Amino acid sequence: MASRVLSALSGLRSVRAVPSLAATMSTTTTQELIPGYSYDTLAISQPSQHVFQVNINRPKNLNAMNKAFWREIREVFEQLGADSECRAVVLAANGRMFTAGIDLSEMADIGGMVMGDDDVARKARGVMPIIAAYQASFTALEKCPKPVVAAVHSACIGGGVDLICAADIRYCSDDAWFQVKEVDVGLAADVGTLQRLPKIVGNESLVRELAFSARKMYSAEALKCGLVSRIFPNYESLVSGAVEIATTIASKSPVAVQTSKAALIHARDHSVQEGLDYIATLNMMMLQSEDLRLAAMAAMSKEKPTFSKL
Ligand SMILES: CCC/C=C/C=C/C(=O)SCCNC(=O)CCNC(=O)[C@H](O)C(C)(C)COP(=O)(O)OP(=O)(O)OC[C@H]1O[C@@H](n2cnc3c(N)ncnc32)[C@H](O)[C@@H]1OP(=O)(O)O
Repeated sequence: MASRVLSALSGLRSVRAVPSLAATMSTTTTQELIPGYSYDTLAISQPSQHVFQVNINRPKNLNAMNKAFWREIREVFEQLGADSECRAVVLAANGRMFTAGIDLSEMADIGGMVMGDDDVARKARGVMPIIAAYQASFTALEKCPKPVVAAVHSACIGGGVDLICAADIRYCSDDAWFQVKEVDVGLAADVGTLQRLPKIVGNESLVRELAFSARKMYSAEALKCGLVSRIFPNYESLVSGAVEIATTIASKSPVAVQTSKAALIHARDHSVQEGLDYIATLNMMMLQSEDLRLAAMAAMSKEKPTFSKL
């Protein structure tokens, strides 16, 4: 059973995502899709130079996270991580909500993992890599060397919170709400919320309240607690604000930005001294890059630097 679910997660074919007008409703910006980025559940566009936009694209299902999505979100962030044309990523969603969380119509498959005659140890051994595969789907955002800006509108439920916790920057629209809903479907959230959210908001009491009760948290509270750093009045201003900061990031030295991301993630998980040692080791190499010279010269001459691809 375990191998069947794993192969279902990894074996689905991609087809090019073309958002239909009726399906995407008003919360869809014009997206010219990028050759080589063909996904079934995601629409990929390039809104500005070196900035790629990944939109969750199952609007009829409120962007519920089906098996293809879990596979593709990992693939796209691995692809973007390796694409030297990409320097920053905006993660948004088509349709009336950011995401309704895991696709409940596929929850039976998760229950099915523990059916059968094997004893508990053998079933558990089979389930472990499946959970790890789900976790890797969102850790891919963190492992992607390029900064990821999540732009959340309306509902961000269950797996949606896990997903955006792995982003670097989170913005939302005024109508956004967040719900750590896993307890309502009989689960302890196991794909990142319980590990990353406490470090994002720095408030264990609040995180436990949200995780144990599954209560909704609205945009104003999300801003106050630090889950998001900006609120925009509507979807259009949200996406354009996310693209704007991503464009600013993409104009900087990719060596400096990507080393900063690696250092910040490392610092979150290590002591100050370990973090200092880590950045010193990275900068032993990175300070030798031509970006340093180019950026310094541009600062002196007040000109815009052009950095080589990384
Ligand atoms: C190892 C696994 C790790 C991952 C764990 C993740 C866990 C989670 O994500 S827990 C959270 C699961 N999600 C939910 O419980 C949300 C369920 N949905 C709702 O509560 C409501 O649909 C919602 C409040 C989001 C919207 O309500 P509204 O009245 O505006 O719309 P609906 O008529 O209910 O829905 C419209 C169509 O979307 C389908 N849909 C909604 N949510 C899901 C979902 N999570 N999975 C699959 N499909 C979903 C809904 O059935 C409607 O479809 P249709 O009837 O065909 O129009």
